[in-house]
Amino acid sequence: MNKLLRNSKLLSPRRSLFPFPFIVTRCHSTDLLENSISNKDNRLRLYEEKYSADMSTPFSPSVKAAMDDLAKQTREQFGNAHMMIPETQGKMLHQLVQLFSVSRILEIGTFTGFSTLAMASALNDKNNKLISLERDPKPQALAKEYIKRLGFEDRVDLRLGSAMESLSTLVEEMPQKQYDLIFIDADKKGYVPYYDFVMDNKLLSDRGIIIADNVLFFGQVHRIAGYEEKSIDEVSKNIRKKAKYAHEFNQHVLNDTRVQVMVLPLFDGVSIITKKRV
Ligand SMILES: C[S@@+](CC[C@H](N)C(=O)[O-])C[C@H]1O[C@@H](n2cnc3c(N)ncnc32)[C@H](O)[C@@H]1O
Repeated sequence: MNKLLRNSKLLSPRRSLFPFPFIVTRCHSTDLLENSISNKDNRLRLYEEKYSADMSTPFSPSVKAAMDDLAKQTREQFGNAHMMIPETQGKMLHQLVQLFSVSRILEIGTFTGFSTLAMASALNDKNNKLISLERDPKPQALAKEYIKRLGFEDRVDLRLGSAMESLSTLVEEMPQKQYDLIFIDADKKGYVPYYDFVMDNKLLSDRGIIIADNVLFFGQVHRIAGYEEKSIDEVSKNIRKKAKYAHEFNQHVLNDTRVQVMVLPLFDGVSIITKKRV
């Protein structure tokens, strides 16, 4: 293993889920299984991912330092730190916020705020806002700490509680408000209800985008859909269940004539959904 990787903050020797001791884990779910989408021919893409992160324009020094610290704290304090999006995905979200001149963001699934910081750091007007929903107070407290550290308190509104309830509250509080970027990254079972709520309540602005994460959950969703003969018995029931929810979500969106969707085999699978324009 090269020195760069060994020292990488993306990689941690603490929670290796692989049978061999020298393999390190990164902070994302796709590291879990030999049959993850990011692994063709049993080849892990950790090196490519680290390389891609290093070859992508860095976050500003203060944001990068905060995100590195946050990722480290998350790995130290949370057994499920793999839920954080990878750094390159954070850069993608950051760039999309800039590209689409996003001024209002709705995030469903804050966790410790890694993706929150990635997106909030791209908002460039004091009136721009990111609202992020989380039901668990512990990771939310860590997110709050880092939002404060970066002075983002005015632009980020963290809401605690079940996402569905928070969504209803948001509509009651601000009935006309729309969002230019909606990032869905919470419980997989909730994806269809969150998506329906967003669409039915017209929360997405006309030129807005919905980004849904983990739509190829652990490389198992296409198998649930029957695209590969290899058995999925080797993965846990929990992963299978979530892969099934992800497949149901993907079908649901594809069949929704109001939108167009692109499912990208990047990271753990990312869907980009926009309103149909023709
Ligand atoms: C995959 S993590 C989010 C990761 C985060 N976007 C990041 O990149 O660091 C999913 C989060 O959604 C939260 N969550 C799950 N079900 C929820 C629900 N029904 N309401 C609100 N939050 C929920 C979990 O507690 C967890 O923190």
